[in-house]
Amino acid sequence: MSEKIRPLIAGNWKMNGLSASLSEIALIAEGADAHSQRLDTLICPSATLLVAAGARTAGTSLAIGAQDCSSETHGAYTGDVSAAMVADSGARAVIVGHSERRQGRGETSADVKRKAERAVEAGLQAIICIGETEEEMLKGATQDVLLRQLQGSVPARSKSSSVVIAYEPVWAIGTGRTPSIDNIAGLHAFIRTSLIDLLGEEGRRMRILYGGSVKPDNATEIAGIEDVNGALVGGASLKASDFLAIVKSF
Ligand SMILES: O=C(CO)COP(=O)(O)O
Repeated sequence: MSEKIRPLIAGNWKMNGLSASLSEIALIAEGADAHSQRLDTLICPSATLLVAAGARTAGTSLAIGAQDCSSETHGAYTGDVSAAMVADSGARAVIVGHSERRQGRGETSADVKRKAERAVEAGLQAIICIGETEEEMLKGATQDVLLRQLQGSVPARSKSSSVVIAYEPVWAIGTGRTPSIDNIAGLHAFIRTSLIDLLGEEGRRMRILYGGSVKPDNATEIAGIEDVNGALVGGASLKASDFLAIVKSF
């Protein structure tokens, strides 16, 4: 029997939101406080909003995170943001290896592992995303893909306190389509077993989030699945009322 793992509900704002959206973050912080005994909440806005979002949520239980960081520590990498800079902004976490970066920006699992290592060195929680494309799913290659991504992207000796896995089927992101509850359950169980093989006891305690079209109307069912330890929410995290409805479901 697995022990109870404290859920994390994280919002990925992607390339959305200007300073006017900080009021939405303030609303999320206000609402999230009522659930802070039971779970952790995190919003990841654009890098330009990290400092202001941190200031707006100071003293609340809502943490702020970034959506990416460099695989290098510092230097001549124009336009990149290092993990130390993310931490210096007041953020506490960073998403790495999102499929929009693996697919859209050509990031490999080796890149993602280096980013996760930099993040943890900087004192951030690394949220490492994995997930199969529709083509891979239809070929029946989902487990192979997930195992390869886990083996390639998760740093050796990762700790459950500083690394979180987010399983996001690429075909479920922003599409309104989700795998069946049985499929999510089976794949999270597979990820759990794989993490235990890779990391031992830490793998047993590591949070595994589900992401991909999580909405207020499917969150309760998803939250009830064993080995689903929270959610990584895209579109529905932009509106405080939707995000908070998802938070309530866990
Ligand atoms: O990519 C996602 C979160 O990282 C999921 O996005 P949606 O919730 O919009 O499908």
